[in-house]
Amino acid sequence: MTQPLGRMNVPAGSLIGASAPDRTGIVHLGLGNFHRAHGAVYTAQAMAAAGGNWGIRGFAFSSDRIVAPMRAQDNVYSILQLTEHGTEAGVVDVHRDTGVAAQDPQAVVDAIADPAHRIVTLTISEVGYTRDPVTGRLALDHAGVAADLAAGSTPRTAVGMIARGLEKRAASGEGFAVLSCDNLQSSGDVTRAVVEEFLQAAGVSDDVLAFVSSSVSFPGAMVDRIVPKTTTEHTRLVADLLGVKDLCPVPAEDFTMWVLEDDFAGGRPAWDSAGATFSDELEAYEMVKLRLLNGSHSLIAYLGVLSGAPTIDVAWGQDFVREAVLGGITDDYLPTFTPPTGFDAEAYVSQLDDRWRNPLIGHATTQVGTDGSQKLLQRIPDAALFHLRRGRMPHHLALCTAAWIACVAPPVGFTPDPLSARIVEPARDRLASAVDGAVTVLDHVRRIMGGGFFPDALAEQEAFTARVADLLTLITRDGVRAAAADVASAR
Ligand SMILES: NC(=O)c1ccc[n+]([C@@H]2O[C@H](COP(=O)([O-])OP(=O)(O)OC[C@H]3O[C@@H](n4cnc5c(N)ncnc54)[C@H](O)[C@@H]3O)[C@@H](O)[C@H]2O)c1
Ligand SMILES: O=P(O)(O)OC[C@@H](O)[C@@H](O)[C@H](O)[C@H](O)CO
Repeated sequence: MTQPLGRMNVPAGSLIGASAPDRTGIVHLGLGNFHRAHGAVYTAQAMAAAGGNWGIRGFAFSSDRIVAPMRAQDNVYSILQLTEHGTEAGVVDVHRDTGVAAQDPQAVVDAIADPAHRIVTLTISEVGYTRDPVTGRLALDHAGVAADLAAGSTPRTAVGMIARGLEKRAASGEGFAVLSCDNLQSSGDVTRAVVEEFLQAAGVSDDVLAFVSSSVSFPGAMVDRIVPKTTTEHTRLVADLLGVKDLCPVPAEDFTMWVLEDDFAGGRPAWDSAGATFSDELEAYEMVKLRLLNGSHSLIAYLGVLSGAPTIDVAWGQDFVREAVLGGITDDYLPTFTPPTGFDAEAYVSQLDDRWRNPLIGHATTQVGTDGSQKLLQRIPDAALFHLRRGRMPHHLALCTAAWIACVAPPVGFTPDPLSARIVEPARDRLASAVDGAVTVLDHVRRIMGGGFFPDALAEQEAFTARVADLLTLITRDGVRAAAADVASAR
C-alpha cells in the first residue's frame, strides 16, 4: 500500500529547496494552490541557496479544504510539474503552521502583530481587496468591511485582518512588509490604499497611522505561474512518481516568474537567489503580465465557455479563439504600454502559445472565468480607454466584455453553454437586477456598463457600449464564432 506523505516520509531526493526552517518569519493569507506552487517554492529555494529562517505560517481564508490535509501530513505537500515532455514531482517543506482565517481571525491579527514575523504575503484573489469597482477605493458599504469597522469587532475581511494586525503591531514599532501576490495592477499601492483607508475609517490613532506610513512597506509584485485546481488524476500521478500518497498535491506548469520591488521594511528571504527579479520597473512588468497573459486568458476563457471548451488548451486549439486572442494582443494590448527595459515582449507572447496549448495543465475555462466582475477591471478599462481616447475602437476588448456578459448575465432568450453555470461570479445577482426589464440588447449592455460594475470613465464611452452590444447581439443570434469573425473583419 502507498505510504502517506509526511515530514518523516519525504521520498529521498524529492525535496525542493531547503527543509525544516525552525521559525516562522512570513505569514501567508490565502493558502490556496497558487501560493503553494509559487511564493512557497521561491522561499524554500531561497533558504537552500542563501540561508535564513523564513518558515511560513499559512492561513486559508474560509475553508479547511487545504488546511486539513496539510495538517494531516505535517504541512508538507508535493508540486506536480506538468510539461509537454512529461511530469515530475517534488516535495515542499516550508510551512510550519496552518490555520483557517474565518475560524480564528484573531490568530491572523496576532500573527501579523508578532514582531518575529517580517512579511505577510497575500493571494486572496481580486475580490479579497474589497474595492469599489467604480472608484477603486475600499468599499466602505461592503457588508463585511462595514462590520469590521465597528469598534470592538473581530475582523472578517482580509483588509480588516491586515489593518487590525498592523494597528496592534504599532506597539512594537517593528518594520513589516505587506506583499500582494495577486493579479492586480499597481499591487503595492492598491494594497496600501485599502489598508490605510480602513485604518482611517476605523478612527485609529495618529501614532498607528504614522507607524504604517513610515515602518510598513507595500512592495509591488508581478506573479506568473499557471496553477490549476487539483484533480484526482494529479493525486494519482504523484503517487506513481513519488511512491507516497499526498492528500493535497499542487499541479503547476514549469514556467515561473516573480518580479518584485525591493522594499521590505523588515527584511526578506533571498528570493533573488531562487530566480526572482527585483526591479524598479514593476508597473511595466505588471502591464505585460496583466494585459498579455491575464487579459488574453479571460478572452480565451469566455470564448471557450461559449463554445463548450472545458479547458484552456481545448479553447486555444480552436482557430477562431487563437485569431481573436492574437489580434487582441497585437491591436489592443501591446500598443498600450512600454515593456520593461530589455524585456522581449515578442518572446513572452510566443511562450504564451506554448503555455496555453499544454494539454496536461487542464486549466478549466470556468476557473479562469470566475470573478470576472473583479478581474476584468484589471484587464479591460485602462487599455480600452487608451484607445477610445485616441479615437480607435478596441474591438477585442469589446468582444471580451460581450462574451463575459453572455456567460454570466445573458440577455433574455439566450441560453449560454451549460458550462457557464460553473463560473463563480459574485456579482451575478446584482447583474441580474441591473438588466431586469431591459428591452433591447443595447439597453441590457448600457445597464451593465453604467450600473456600478465598471469605472465611470469607461461607462461614459457610448461607442464602446454600442460595440459591446453589437457583439453581444451577434453572440446571441449567430454564435460566438460569428462575433469573433466580425471582430477579425473590423481590424
Ligand atoms: N492560480 C494561478 O494560476 C495564479 C497565478 C497568478 C496569480 N494568482 C493569484 O492567486 C490568487 C489565488 O489563486 P489560487 O489558484 O491559489 O486560488 P485558490 O482558489 O486555490 O485560492 C484562493 C484563495 O483566496 C482566498 N479568497 C477567496 N475569496 C476571498 C476573499 N473574499 N477574501 C480573502 N480571501 C479570499 C481563498 O480562501 C483561497 O485561500 C488568484 O486570484 C490570483 O490573484 C493565481
Ligand atoms: O488567478 P486569477 O483568478 O486572477 O486569473 C486566472 C488566470 O488567468 C490566472 O490564474 C493565470 O493562470 C495566472 O495569472 C498565470 O500566472
